[in-house]
Amino acid sequence: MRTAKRKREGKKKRCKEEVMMMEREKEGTRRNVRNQEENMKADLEAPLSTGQENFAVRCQDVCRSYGKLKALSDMRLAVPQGQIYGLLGPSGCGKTTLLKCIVGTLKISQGHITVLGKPPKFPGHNVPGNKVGYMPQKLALYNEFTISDTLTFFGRIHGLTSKEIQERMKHLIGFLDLPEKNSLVRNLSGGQQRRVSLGAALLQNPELLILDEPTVGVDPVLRSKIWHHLVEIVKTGKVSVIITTHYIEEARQANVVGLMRNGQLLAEDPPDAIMQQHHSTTLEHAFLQLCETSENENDPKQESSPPDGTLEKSQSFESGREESQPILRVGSPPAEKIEETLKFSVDWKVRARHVLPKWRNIAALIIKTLVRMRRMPGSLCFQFLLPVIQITLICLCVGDPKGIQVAIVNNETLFPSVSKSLLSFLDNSSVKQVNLSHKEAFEGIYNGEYWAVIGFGKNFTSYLIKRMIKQQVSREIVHGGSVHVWLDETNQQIAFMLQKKLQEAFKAFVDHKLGDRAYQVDLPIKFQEPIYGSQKKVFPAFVTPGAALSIIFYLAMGLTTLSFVLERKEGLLDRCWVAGVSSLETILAHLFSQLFVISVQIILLLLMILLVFKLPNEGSLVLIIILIVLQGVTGISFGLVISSAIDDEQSANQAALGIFYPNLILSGIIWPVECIPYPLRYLSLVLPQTYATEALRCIMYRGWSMSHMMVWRGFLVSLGWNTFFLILATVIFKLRM
Ligand SMILES: Nc1ncnc2c1ncn2[C@@H]1O[C@H](COP(=O)(O)OP(=O)(O)OP(=O)(O)O)[C@@H](O)[C@H]1O
Repeated sequence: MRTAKRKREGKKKRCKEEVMMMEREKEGTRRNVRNQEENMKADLEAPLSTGQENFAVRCQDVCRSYGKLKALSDMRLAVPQGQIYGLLGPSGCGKTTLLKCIVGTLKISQGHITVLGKPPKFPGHNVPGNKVGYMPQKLALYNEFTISDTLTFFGRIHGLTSKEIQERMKHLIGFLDLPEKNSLVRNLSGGQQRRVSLGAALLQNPELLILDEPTVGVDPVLRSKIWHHLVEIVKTGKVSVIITTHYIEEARQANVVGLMRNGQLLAEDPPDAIMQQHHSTTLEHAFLQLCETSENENDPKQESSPPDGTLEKSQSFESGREESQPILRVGSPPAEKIEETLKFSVDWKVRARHVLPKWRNIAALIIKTLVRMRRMPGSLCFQFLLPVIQITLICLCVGDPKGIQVAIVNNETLFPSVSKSLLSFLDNSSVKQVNLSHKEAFEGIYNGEYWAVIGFGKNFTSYLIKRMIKQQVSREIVHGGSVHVWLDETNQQIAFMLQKKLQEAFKAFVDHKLGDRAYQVDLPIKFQEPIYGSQKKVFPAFVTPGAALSIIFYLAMGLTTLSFVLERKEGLLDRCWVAGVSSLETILAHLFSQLFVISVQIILLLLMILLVFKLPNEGSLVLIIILIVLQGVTGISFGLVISSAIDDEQSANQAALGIFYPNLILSGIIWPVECIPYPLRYLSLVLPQTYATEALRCIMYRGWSMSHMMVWRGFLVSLGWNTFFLILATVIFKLRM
């Protein structure tokens, strides 16, 4: 009881002190803001307000949620210019989220942030850009790169010259005690990799360094060296540092520490002041006390029933104080006052320059992709060869069945017999004849050993001759003079082929036996020469155009999805964006490098289709290439949609697989669209590959040009899907930021 009373009294005392201090601070800050307002009146359009010049970063009432989870709530923070700000807090309290909001890779749902005087992403401000050096918590390094590649890549994005990059690289390798510059990142130890990551953040001597746990996995000697370096660089007064760490004690070297908990700032003060306030000898202890205090404040039991009424004042302070206002505060004036100072204007030229892609960044990203491709020859071969392997397999494996076992039941004893002669005209490569008794043949077909039983009656030859020469014959003669065929129709292609081969064999037999008089037994239906297409390779010719389009589409989609999902998961996209690369530049660079891959794929594909397998092409090769490229680009933009909506590669793979099979069937690639029942046919017709496949078939086999609706419709639909996917990806991406 006595301890509880003592605790309550201690708490009351602290609260009173805090109230007085807050009042003093508020008075001070009011004065500051009045001064700022006066200064601002002088030049409302000035890039920096007087008050803000003293702060590298200001966050006011910042809120950010992930769904229902509030990661930051009414967060206020002020990082003084030219100082080290240690951001401390338990795991999951929102430190990384806050840093991402500061560097502009996450949008805030409420509040204001200024970084080096302007909001993040302000046109022409270079935040994100070379004013900020960001070391994310994840490694965010390309494993296939060497140390030199890594620093050169970020150097190029920051616009450093080769000489500057080499000089900085030499310095950083020495300072961070890194191995030889040609060492591959994937072969480095965890600590070495973190140091490379730190090196990339320090590379361009940024004005603001944001380091998310840079000392994790780093040995104590190097840790103290890193802190020493940070202390040295801020001495110039031009560089400010925000650093998060789990090693609370090392943050004593910071000028100011901010203690975070549950998305709010509990305190923001110089480390010594915090320790003094809490009569602690360690920062860790002071932090624990702060957490306890904050827990008690949030605990309804503790707040209820003041025993003597003396707590009323402090309670009214608690309720009057904004929820996340630090218990101890320095510096930052109230939000509503600062809001007024955040008025910036920007020239339209600067705005346009900000939106337009920079070729320097695109070139750096393309070089990065090419270097990675060179370092992964297996993956490159896979990308180049997979389409050609698939199309080769289609051309080889799709077509007439071969070596089909057929049971022959020939009851004719006559020699020479017409039945034997007729069977000799049956295509031997497609049909393998096995002579059997009636019983064996039917047992075999029921057991699945044969695809058909072909039977000849005892008097087949005489009945057939009678049937041919007599004008009127009995039903028995027609029956006895016919070839009887029992088919296993479970495989439609084989059944079709057997029917066709038997008809061809009969025609060849009649031609052979009757010569010029063969026309007398012709069917009254005459199939003339086809207008388009040929009798040869009918099925491969049907499947190949759609297959080529879908292979290019899916590979482009898969590679794009995988690349973006992995890069985002590993923090590489964020890192590049903080370095100043825009999402448009990332997409354009990916498009250009992917176009290179698609071009090689198309060349190999067409060589195989047209020269090796000799599929007919009556139309323009240029149109064929443009249509396939368009489908590749549609695949890329669809990949962007998937990667903008999905965060992990497993779900992305599932999405891609889930779409693949329905699309293959519904797009009329392996089976005609005309077989699709009607409500579903409408869906089929709007899919990206249905009209494109039809257009490619029309170009290749009918020799049609863009003047035909069936051709230009394929191009138009591909372009339409492209635009739709790009807009959709941008919208999803913006919504999820
Ligand atoms: N992309 C996300 N989607 C949903 N929730 C998220 C996401 N990123 C972070 N969170 C949640 O937001 C909260 C704050 O996360 P954050 O990564 O900012 O914490 P942190 O203080 O940096 O933690 P640590 O020190 O462990 O890195 C956590 O509860 C986390 O689970």
